[in-house]
Amino acid sequence: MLAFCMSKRSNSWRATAEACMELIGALDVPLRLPWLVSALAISVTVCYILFFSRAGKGNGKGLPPGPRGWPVLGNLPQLGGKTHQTLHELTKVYGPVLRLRLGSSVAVVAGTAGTAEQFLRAHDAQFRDRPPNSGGEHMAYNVFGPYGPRWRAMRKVCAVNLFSARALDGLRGFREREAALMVKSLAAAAASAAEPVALGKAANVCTTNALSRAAVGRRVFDEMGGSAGGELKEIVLEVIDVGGVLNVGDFVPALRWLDPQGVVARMKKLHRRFDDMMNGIIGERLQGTDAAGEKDLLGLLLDAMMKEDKSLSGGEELTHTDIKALILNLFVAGTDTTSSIVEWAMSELIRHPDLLQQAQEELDAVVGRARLVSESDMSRLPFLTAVIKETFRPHPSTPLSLPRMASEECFVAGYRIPKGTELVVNVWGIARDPALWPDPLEFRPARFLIGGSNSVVDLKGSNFELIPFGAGRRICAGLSWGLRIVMIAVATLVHAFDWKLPVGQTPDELNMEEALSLLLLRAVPLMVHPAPRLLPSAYEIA
Ligand code: HEM
Repeated sequence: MLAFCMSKRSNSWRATAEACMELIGALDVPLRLPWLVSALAISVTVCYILFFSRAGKGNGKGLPPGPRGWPVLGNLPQLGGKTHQTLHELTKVYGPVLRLRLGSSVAVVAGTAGTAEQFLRAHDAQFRDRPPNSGGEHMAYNVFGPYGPRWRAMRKVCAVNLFSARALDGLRGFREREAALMVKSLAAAAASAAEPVALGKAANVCTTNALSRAAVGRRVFDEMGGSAGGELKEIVLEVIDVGGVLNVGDFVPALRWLDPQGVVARMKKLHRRFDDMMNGIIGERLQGTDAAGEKDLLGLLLDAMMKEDKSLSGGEELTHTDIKALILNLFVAGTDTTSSIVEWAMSELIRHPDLLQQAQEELDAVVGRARLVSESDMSRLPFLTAVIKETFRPHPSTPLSLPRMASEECFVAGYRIPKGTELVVNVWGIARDPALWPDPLEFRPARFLIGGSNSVVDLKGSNFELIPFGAGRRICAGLSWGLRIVMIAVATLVHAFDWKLPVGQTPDELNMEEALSLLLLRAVPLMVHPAPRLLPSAYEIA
């Protein structure tokens, strides 16, 4: 998911390499003439030599060191499906700033908290752009790519209307309602079925619906994950899916015109469908025939646009296209990122029954057993807050953050970083540095409690040892929404149910492998049996 609007592509380089290899294989050139074989061999050798003179340890040009790569593809084939893990290992070999060639692009990887801070704080102004990519261009209206007035207007619109403390409080009902509906469907499943439920799916229904109601006043799914939003659901799911596909043409420009995977065609088609659908929704809203409430983002922005009120958008004029662009980008960036964290948090708690019990005891003491937890309880749940922080540490939704690009040449950590170089920050690797995190592989929420080893660390981009939302001027625009929806979803699940694994599985053997994916998803979905633990009246949800 996520991806194109903000170019998540760097996270799945292996897919690019594999696609290139397949393409090369598919060409099936009949090499019958010996001279042709010789010519090919000589060309490859020359390319290889030329390439080696530009990469590797001793580049002699003040550039960071890095592993040697292949002609044309560069280091793409070496990165593996779990790129963050490979880069973590490479950082141990080449040091905290590492240089890679990815097809025709050059990237540097910041592998430690210190270097991340240098790039994202000291040199934030030079790394305020994101590299161009086909998703942004053909599908996501290119608003969260280049730094400039349009980007500023979009950030301002989000910050004021959706993510300010006041707006978040105003939209609290949507989040709590979706959490309650998740409880309702899980309680129904617990009463009726011997089958375990897929908890990540339930969490995704909750986070997607909450965002969708806040953005366009409609739900995407019904409680059981079926379609409530008809075309909206179809399009949102397709948008998320296409966002996860890596386009070879982004790395190997010579292949761009071929569109070998058909991704660009899919993006263009989907863009038209989304655009048409949004035009329909906007039309209904303007004619007053839409049943949705006034308080959603769409209503606010249309109102501002009609009144030519530029205060919501930092003085920039708002257009229909801006509104559609913003909504599409929010869906892409704010759904799977949040539900994946909920699934990892619940996996860790189920794997550590003592921690689950501690969190439940805290919730019982603050909330009791007669009602569901609400957002107003959160400030009195320090242990649960620590569980959430500790989940973001080993399981950040975007393990390599989102790429940035140097807008001018600069010098970082003593290395020359040429203009146009892409920046990748290994958030996942940094949060496992034993110098910063005692026993980094242990899931230990207490490290964030008063007196714990990392008690002062928060998630908001000022402590570079933990930056799951990035840092600097391009820090995640939806951070505050993301934290609130994750907190209410996890608190509700922990409070409302006891959790059992399917017969034959034990907590200490729970599979915690990561999938080969753009986002840090579980390789195996978490399947569990919920057992209600509150008074029956707490589950009476209309
Ligand atoms: C757990 C949840 C989330 C995580 C871990 C996450 C992570 C990130 C990261 C790492 C970045 C790049 C930051 C950088 O370059 O320094 C980002 C950007 C962004 N995120 Fe999130 N995100 C989450 C949820 C959300 C939500 C809920 C929304 C909106 C509803 C959202 C909207 C965005 C947008 C629009 C950007 C692009 C910002 C820009 O380029 O200026 N994110 N996110």
